[in-house]
Amino acid sequence: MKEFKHFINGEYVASASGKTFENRSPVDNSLIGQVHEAGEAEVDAAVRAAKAALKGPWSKLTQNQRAAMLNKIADRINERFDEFLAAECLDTGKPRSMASHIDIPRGAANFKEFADSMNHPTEGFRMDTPDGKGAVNVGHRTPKGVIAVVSPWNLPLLLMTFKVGPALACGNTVVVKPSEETPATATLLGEVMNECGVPPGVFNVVHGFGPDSAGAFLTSHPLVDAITFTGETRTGEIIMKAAAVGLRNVSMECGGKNPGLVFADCDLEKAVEGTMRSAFVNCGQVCLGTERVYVERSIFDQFLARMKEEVAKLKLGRPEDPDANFGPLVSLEHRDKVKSYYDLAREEGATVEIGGGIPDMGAELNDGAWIEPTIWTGLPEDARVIREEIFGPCCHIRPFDTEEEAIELANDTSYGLACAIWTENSARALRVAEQMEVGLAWVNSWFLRDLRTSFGGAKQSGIGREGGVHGLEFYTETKNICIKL
Ligand SMILES: NC(=O)C1=CN([C@@H]2O[C@H](COP(=O)(O)OP(=O)(O)OC[C@H]3O[C@@H](n4cnc5c(N)ncnc54)[C@H](O)[C@@H]3O)[C@@H](O)[C@H]2O)C=CC1
Ligand SMILES: O=C(O)/C=C/C=C(\O)C(=O)O
Repeated sequence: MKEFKHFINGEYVASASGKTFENRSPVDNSLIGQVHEAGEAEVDAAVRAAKAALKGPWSKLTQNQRAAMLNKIADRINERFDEFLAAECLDTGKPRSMASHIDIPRGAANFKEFADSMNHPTEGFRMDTPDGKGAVNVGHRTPKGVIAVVSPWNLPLLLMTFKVGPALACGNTVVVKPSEETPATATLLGEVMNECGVPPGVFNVVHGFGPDSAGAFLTSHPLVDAITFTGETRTGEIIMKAAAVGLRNVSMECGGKNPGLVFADCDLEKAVEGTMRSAFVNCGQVCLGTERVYVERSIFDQFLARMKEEVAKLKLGRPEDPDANFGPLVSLEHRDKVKSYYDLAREEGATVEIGGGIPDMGAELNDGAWIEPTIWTGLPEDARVIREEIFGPCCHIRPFDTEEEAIELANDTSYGLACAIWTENSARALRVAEQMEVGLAWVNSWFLRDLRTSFGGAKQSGIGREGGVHGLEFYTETKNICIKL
């Protein structure tokens, strides 16, 4: 039986209250271990350790020394690849084949890439003054301070390190609150930090839930200087309210109801392959995933038929099954939520093209959070299934007649995270991409990520951009020093 403790000031500590909660496998609902739930005392200890570390040996490191340390962390994750992989797959149930290509390598890359790209550029402006002697302005960047990292369960290591990597590269210290569903890889990362000589207090982890628990205690702690969050939009709103006290900065990467636009001039097989991944990889639990697909009428039937063929080939199975490419949802609670949308789709008048239920996985797995990959057609655009983020392996496919109609349908949502456009006409691709109300537009691809690019959403999908130098704005404070000559 595993025991997941907090990682505070370089040490693993239990909760003083003795309070723990269960961590269960979504594959078969077996007990993985007990997780310590942080109270205000543990969160306070973690934040104070992070605050103190800002003035310790960490602050004396040069940019190059810090970058070297981050590179070492990346190398160490890769050396301990199998342990991270096992931990991530145990918590999430996702196929090893997926986590070994996406989650763990990206977890390491998030340290390596940002180690080198977050060099603080100094801006300079010379100005005239009435006495003719002039002045020089120097924009000087300093770390923002203690960063609270509140992260979700769908890509636990990847999404947490996408924040921790640049935060540390800029010289901040962090307190991470991983999702209660997936405590393992954040806990393991504490060991790596110690092995790499990261000073105590620079990286801290507190476990627990959101409201009245670790998440709320952390985001309302007065010594936290900024909060970076990935998760549901409603949770983002609550965290923003907490951040308003003391005027702390927030970076929010929230939900999506992302469209795919498939034009008749696309390469059909590429469009099918990409849409399949965007709707079904990670059991549909990707904020960038496509839940609404709009297809030009002349290829609608052909596209739908090919999608159904591919869905029928998905192989459900345990993470370690080399043939499996489709795992369970993260929890029974989330399965209930997704299943409720499957039922709602029928009530709202959908045609269930494939899937729509809970599969029979056999006696060993039937207690797990399994759900069928599902395609619907025939829903009106005001159906809740079309408007609300489901975060499961499902999509609705609908025909369109003109480019203008496709753009209008795609943009008719309160979210604005991502879209995927499938066309071989590059003028059309750019024209459509420019009109999409999103932070990320992919053309003939999906989830193709260059960490130097901006990442974030428009409308209710988020606030701010991270990635590349964009993170500098969030993770540093700029001070203008004006020197009169
Ligand atoms: N990447 C994304 O956009 C994600 C979206 N979701 C969406 O959110 C839905 C619910 O999933 P949850 O894990 O419950 O997402 P959530 O937004 O509730 O949780 C994300 C993180 O925020 C924390 N949290 C929750 N309430 C908090 C509060 N009041 N103060 C501080 N921290 C708080 C959680 O403990 C977790 O670490 C999913 O069904 C899905 O639709 C979930 C995970 C990732
Ligand atoms: O590549 C990234 O940095 C992030 C990818 C996915 C998400 O943000 C998500 O699913 O939440």
